[in-house]
Amino acid sequence: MSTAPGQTASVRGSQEAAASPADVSEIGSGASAGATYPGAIASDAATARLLPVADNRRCLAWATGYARRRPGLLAAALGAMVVTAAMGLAAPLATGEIVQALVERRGRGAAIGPVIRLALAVLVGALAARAAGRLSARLVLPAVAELREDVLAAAVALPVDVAEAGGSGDLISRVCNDVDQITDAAQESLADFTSAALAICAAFIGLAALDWRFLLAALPAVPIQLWTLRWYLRSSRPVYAAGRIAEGRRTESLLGTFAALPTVRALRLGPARRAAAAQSSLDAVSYEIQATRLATRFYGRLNGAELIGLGTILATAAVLIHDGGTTVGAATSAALFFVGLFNPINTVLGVFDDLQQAGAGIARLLGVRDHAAVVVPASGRGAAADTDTATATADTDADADASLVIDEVSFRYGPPGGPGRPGTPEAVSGISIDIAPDRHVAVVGVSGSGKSTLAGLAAGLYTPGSGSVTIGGTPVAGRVALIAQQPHLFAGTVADNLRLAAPKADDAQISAALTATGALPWVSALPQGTDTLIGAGGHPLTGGQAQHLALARLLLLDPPFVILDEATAEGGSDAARSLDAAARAAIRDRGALIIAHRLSQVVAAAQIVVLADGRAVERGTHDELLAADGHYAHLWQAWSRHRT
Ligand SMILES: Nc1ncnc2c1ncn2[C@@H]1O[C@H](COP(=O)(O)OP(=O)(O)OP(=O)(O)O)[C@@H](O)[C@H]1O
Repeated sequence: MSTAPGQTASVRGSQEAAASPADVSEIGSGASAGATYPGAIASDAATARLLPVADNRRCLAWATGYARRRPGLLAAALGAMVVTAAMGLAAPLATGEIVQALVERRGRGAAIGPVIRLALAVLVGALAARAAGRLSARLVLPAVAELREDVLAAAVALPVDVAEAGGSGDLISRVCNDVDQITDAAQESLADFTSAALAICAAFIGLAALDWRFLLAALPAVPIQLWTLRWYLRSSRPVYAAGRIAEGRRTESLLGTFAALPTVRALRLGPARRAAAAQSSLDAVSYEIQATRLATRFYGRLNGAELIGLGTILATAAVLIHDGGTTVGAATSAALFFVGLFNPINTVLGVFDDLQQAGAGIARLLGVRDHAAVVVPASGRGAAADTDTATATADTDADADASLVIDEVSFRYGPPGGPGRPGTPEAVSGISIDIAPDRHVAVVGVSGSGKSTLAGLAAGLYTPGSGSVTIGGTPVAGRVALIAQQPHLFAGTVADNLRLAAPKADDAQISAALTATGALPWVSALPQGTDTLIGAGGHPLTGGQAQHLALARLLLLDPPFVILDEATAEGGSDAARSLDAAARAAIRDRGALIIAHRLSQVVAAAQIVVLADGRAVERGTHDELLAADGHYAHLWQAWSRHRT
C-alpha cells in the first residue's frame, strides 16, 4: 500500500537535532571566534570545534521574517494549494454518486452530471496545482539564494581560524550540501507537504460531511501514524546528525588530500590518505545504511496503520448500510476518501524528513551568517574585495587618520576562541605595534619567531587570544590587505584576477597598476596579454610573477593598510630587485607592516621590531638597532655575510 513518495534514505542529519538540552551550550564569549549571541548553539563535545548552528527559534524568525516581506506571494501560493486540495475531493464524491446511481438503477443519464463536475474539478485542480508549484518556487527559491549569498559573504569575512575551525570540510559541506538540500526541499518537498496537509484536511472534512461515523472510523489509524512519526523522528535524528558530521569529515579528508597533492606524492602518503578516505567514506555509508533501515521500518508501520483504518471504515460502512444509516454510494465515497488519504499522509510523513533535514541545513547556514555578524565588525562584512587571503575595503572618513594599533596581542594555535591546545606555546606573546597612516614598520626575526602569525593577526585573519588589533578603535577585519607568501591566482584571465580587487577598473587602470609594479613588460609578452588565462590549468607563472600580480591587485584595491608577509622573498636577484621596487610602489602612501627575510627591505622602515620566540625583543630604526649591537645587529651581520 504505502510507498515512499520522494523519499530517499540518505543520511543528511542535523547537528541541531542532535543537540540535547544537556549538551547545548553557548559558544564562548567576547567579540572573537567564541562570541556569544542569542540563537547560537554548539551541538556536542565532538562538534565543539565546528562552526555554530542556529537554534529553532532563530530559524523560525528568519523564515517568518522572509515570508512577511512577501505577503501577496504567500497568500497566492496558499490559495492555489487550498483550491488544489478542495478539487481533490471531487473524484471520490463523483464516484460515490455514480455507484449510487447504478445501485438505484437510475440509468446512464444519471452519471452525466457527476462526470461533468469531475472533469471540471480535474481541470481546475490541475491549473491550481500548476500555479501552486510556480508560486511556491517564486516564494522560496529566492530565500535560499539570499541565504547562500549571505553565508558566502560571511564565510569570506570570517577570520580564517574561525571559518576553518572544523576544517574547511564543515564550511564546504554547509555551502554545498546544505544549500542543495534546502533547494531540493524548497523546490518540491515544501509545496508537496503543504498541498498534502491541505488534502488531508479536505479528506477529513469530506468524511465528516458524508457521515460523522465515517470520521470516527478513520481515527484509529491516526494515533498509530503519530506514534510511528514520533518513533521515526526520535530514532532518525541522531543517525542523521552523526551522518552529516561523517559527511563533513569525508569531504575534509578528500579535500585535504587534493590540497596537499605535492606533499602526498613527495612523502608517498597515497596509501595512508586512501585508507583515511576509505574509512571516512565507510563511516558515512554506515549511517546511510542505518537511515535506510529506519525508513523501511517507518513505511512498514504506516502500511499497518492504513490497513487498520481502511478495515474500520469498511466495517462501519457495512454496519451502516445494513441498518439503512447510509447509502452504498456514500460508503464508496467514504472508502475512497480514506484510500485517497494514503498518498498525502505518506507525502506529509515522508517529506517531513526532507523538511527536517532542510531545517537543519538552514540552521547551519544561519549559524555561519549570525556568527560572522558577531565576530566580524560591520565594516568587514559584505564588501570582500580580495587580494590574496586577507580582505580590505576602501578607507572611510572616520578611519582616514586612524592608526593600525596592535595592542598587547597574544595568540596560540588551537581551537578558535579557546585557550589553545594544552601545552602549545604562544606563537605570539604580548606584542604591541602602532602603525600610523603612511608609516612603514618592519618585523624581522629568525624562522619560527612568529612573524607570519603576527601578519595574520594584523590582517584580521586570526583572532587574538588576548589583546586587540584595531583601526580607529574598531576591529580591522576588512580594512587591511595581506600579501601572503604564496599569492593565490584564481582560474581566469590576468585582467579577471586584477579586477577581483576592483571590479569596475577599466583597461587603463589595469595597465597603470601593472606599470606601477613593473609587471607590464612580461604581462604584455604573454600569449594574449592581460586576456591570457592563468591559475589552475592556465598559462604557468613563476612565483615572482604571481607576486607581481598580487601587488598590482593591491594597488587596484587601494587599502589604507597593507601587510607584506615576505611578499618579495621569492625570485632570483634581478627578479628580487624588481619585486622590491614593486613592493615599494605598492606600499607608497599607505601604512604598512613589512615582514621580510631580506633585510635590505627593512632598512628604510620607520621602525623595525625584532621578534624572538613570539616576543618583541628589540625595536628602533636600522641605525639605532645596529648601534645597540643586539639581536638585529647579529641578524644584519649574518645576512650581510650571506649576501656577499
Ligand atoms: N598552523 C600552525 N599550527 C600550529 N603551530 C603553528 C602553526 N603555524 C605556525 N606555528 C608555530 O608558531 C610559531 C610561529 O610560527 P610563524 O610561522 O609565525 O613564524 P615565522 O617567524 O613566520 O617563521 P618563518 O619565517 O619560517 O615563516 C612556530 O613555533 C610555528 O611552529
